[in-house]
Amino acid sequence: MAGLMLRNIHKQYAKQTIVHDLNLDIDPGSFIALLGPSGCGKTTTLRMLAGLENPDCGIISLNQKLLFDSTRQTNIPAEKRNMGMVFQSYALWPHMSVADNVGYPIKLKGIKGAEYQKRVSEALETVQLADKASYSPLKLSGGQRQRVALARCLIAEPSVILLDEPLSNLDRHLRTSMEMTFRQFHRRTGATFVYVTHDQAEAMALADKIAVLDKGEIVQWATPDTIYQQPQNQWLAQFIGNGCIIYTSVNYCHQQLNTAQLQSIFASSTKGSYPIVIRPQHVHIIERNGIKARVIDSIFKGERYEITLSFFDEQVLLAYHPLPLLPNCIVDLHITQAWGVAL
Ligand SMILES: Nc1ncnc2c1ncn2[C@@H]1O[C@H](COP(=O)(O)OP(=O)(O)OP(=O)(O)O)[C@@H](O)[C@H]1O
Repeated sequence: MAGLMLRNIHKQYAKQTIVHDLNLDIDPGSFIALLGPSGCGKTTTLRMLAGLENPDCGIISLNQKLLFDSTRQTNIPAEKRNMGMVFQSYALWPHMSVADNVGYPIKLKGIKGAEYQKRVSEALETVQLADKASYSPLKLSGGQRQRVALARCLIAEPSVILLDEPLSNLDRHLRTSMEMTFRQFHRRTGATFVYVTHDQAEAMALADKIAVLDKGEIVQWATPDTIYQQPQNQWLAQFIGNGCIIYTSVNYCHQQLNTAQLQSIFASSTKGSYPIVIRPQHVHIIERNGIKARVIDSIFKGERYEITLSFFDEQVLLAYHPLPLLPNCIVDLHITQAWGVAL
């Protein structure tokens, strides 16, 4: 299936490698996220896709059409790539009305009259801002401004929409409702969405597939579920979710561990050097005959308490429990599963 393809993309700034040998195949119409900590190269990758930055070497193609090829000196300019961009700062013209902001890209293409009016109205209706057409963007809330930016992006009917941390200026409540807006948009437009974020919850909620980047390299490229359940390495296991790492003396790398295996690991008192990740929802506090642990702290999390536990050798584990537990008391645990990760 054709789509967006990146091959051996490499980018350096002042001798510092920012993106290293990046390879990705993005299916047409999919919603993917580039996720990673600050400075890992997400925005640089997005800007190379958009044609705003040139890779030092590599190939980028869209539906088998070459956009960039360092060996053939091919470089299609940004405005001819049929891609739209939505940024964290909405980049709206304050002196133009909402409708004029939205219509700007098609005005540049020479579309006017009834066709122009129709497309602007449709775009505004899609973002549910038809009643704000004559407003200045300055009179809109952050969420509404981002919806104007989205409408302005969609009006040009791009086949790829690149979004760079578009929700990071919004409060938590608004972010959740905008996540829903993005999902609906994606379904409605059929465009390919590439979404840059450092927020793992946002990436998990939105994307069909996530490329997790660290120091300019892809650590894992998989569905949110796989990344959560089967993280590639110790760094990713700690970056995603709030699992705890326990070190065992047997190497279980990329294996699922069951209750019996976990019982035998905790029964032997030897701390090893091979990491496994245990998620709090797999740690149950039971009445007796379980794995012994000492309570360090109980933190109220609304619908439940997060209990921090420690073992004889000071390894730490989290569990969820309906009630707080007294520090230093000894509890019994039943651990249902864990995942072995690479170091
Ligand atoms: N034009 C530039 N010149 C020099 N260095 C740059 C340039 N653009 C980015 N960098 C550096 O490249 C690295 C990656 O930047 P990039 O913006 O791609 O990271 P990011 O993962 O998007 O981070 P953030 O989440 O903080 O935006 C950073 O160390 C940054 O300082």
